[in-house]
Amino acid sequence: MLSARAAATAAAAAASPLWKRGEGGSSGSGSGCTSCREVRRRAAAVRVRAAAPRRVEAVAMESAAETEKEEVAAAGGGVEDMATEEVPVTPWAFSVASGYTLLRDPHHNKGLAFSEKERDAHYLRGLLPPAVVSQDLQVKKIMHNLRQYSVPLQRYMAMMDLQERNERLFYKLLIDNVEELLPVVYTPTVGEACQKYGSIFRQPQGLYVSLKDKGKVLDVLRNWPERNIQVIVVTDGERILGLGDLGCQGMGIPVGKLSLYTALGGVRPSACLPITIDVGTNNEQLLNDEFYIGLRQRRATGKEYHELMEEFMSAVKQIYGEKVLIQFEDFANHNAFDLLAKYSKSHLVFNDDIQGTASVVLAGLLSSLKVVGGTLAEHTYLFLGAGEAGTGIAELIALEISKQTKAPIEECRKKVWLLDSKGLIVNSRKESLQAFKKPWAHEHEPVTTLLDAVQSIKPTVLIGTSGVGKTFTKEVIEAMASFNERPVIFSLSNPTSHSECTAEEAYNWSQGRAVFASGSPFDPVEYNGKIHVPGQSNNAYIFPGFGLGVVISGAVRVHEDMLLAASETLADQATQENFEKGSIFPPFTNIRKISARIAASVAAKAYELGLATRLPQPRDLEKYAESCMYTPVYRSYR
Ligand SMILES: O=C([O-])CC(=O)C(=O)O
Ligand SMILES: [Mg+2]
Repeated sequence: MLSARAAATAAAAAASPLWKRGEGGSSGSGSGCTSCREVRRRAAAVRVRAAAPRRVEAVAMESAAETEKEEVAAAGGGVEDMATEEVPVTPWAFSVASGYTLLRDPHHNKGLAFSEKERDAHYLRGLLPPAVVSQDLQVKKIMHNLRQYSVPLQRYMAMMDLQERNERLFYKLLIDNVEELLPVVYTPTVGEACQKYGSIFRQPQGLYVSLKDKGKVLDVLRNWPERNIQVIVVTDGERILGLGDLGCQGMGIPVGKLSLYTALGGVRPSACLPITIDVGTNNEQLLNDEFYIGLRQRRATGKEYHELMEEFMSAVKQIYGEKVLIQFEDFANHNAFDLLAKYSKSHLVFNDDIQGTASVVLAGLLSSLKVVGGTLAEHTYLFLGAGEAGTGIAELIALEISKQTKAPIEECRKKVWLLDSKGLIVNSRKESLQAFKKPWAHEHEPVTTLLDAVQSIKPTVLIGTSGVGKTFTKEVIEAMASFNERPVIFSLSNPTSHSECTAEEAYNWSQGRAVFASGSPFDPVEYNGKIHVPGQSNNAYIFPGFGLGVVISGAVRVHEDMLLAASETLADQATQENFEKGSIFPPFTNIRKISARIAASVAAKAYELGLATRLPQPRDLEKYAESCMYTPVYRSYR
């Protein structure tokens, strides 16, 4: 069989006016080269960049419709956007991925779903048992097998194995069973996977950039086999969920986030690049763990750290251009704010823990209002935890209040109170506060405990972003329920063991009156004969659609109004039926539709703000977003 994705691309090239005009960026070869003519003549081909050990790109001829769809998807993230840097290699060469190699290529392998004709055409006879099965039957079988595992980490490992064996089947499984599998490939199981990543490591799933690579980061990035990258998720592993410093083993997080970019947001897998920056770890246990996969040294800080980050950020721009979205994930507070502030001026950056979490929580609050009444400005907010999530959410609430009331942002911030490990953030502490906490220092006498703060501030909304489990005690929730008919309680810290309280505790201690949401998933709870389905206020609702919107509009910067647009759109997706069940979020089963809507509103805002570069603006952005979304059904290799 003809080899890879390039074949898809090559086939698309034949049809695309862009490519025909030779405007197709790295296609380089244009339509006139002998090889391309050969591709069209044989209606299938593979291209390989011969020099570097790039993966053989195979493509068999697909149906015209399929090819066209891929082409649109590519354009959405854009054929013409492909990196154009010159790679010092010999000219394009063509080869054929077939037989045994094809079965081991996760991007094209279909396992038993290869048809009789494909088996003949691609030298697969005898390499597979005779049965030919559908993709749906494969999904059914794997779900059956997965459910045999009682240990979540075993399910995680089985899913990772599948991703490395058969990518399309992995995504089909995830999309078709999203509610069941999200907790497996993502929070909370991914947290345990990171803790044990050294022991379970089999195949690199992303790129590692370590201090050893200083001065050579560009070369490291060039080793990645894909060129047309649209989204990078990068961590330095210092604050993985609420689990702390997991060093290089934080890689599970970018890998998991990007699986969701594809499954929930429809960004093509080949356009996603997980990266871990390894500057060491201060986690003694890992430093002494013989299976640890990272640099065995304490974390570099200051100049050494920032030089590596700077080299990395420049290299990304040099290779992938300025329209690649760089999502910062799970950096510690002390770097997260600085990196976001510094690079948001020069790069397309988004911090999921500050901005993504803020956007989903604001959506949750906007839909809570439909249950508890009042406007956003009429409520009082108290946070336990004043880090990335706490201050990020607080700021987005203040921005939305300011947008709705036209009051100055400083005034709106006064509706929001934060409590950190030293107590309530008040004016008398201002001198000693870190910069990102200062806007939240209001006039109040010092208060040290959460219970005292609740009793004194009398919030209508209590939000946990502390990273510390079990901190919403019975007394705290009872206090909230004593002066609120419907107390809004969000315990957002991840994974489950770090949640400020469980769903059951929130409902039991508030006599079933809490409007509850959590960062990690909780099962439905029965209280007094009524089933409450807790909503999951996790940034997974936002970043896949947000990223898709950025990609399809060719946005060059992230603007806070784009976050507000995402929140408002998500809030509109929760229905009366969801509210009656107790959830303020729609179920994840509808997430691809929701992501397309979020993408459309984010893209619309980018156009409005003059930040979008993909022109002309598509007339129907939601339809356009949907048409750009990757679907994992098998292609036919005829
Ligand atoms: O990964 C998640 O589930 C949410 C998140 O960003 C975090 O907790 O850091
Ligand atoms: Mg995170």
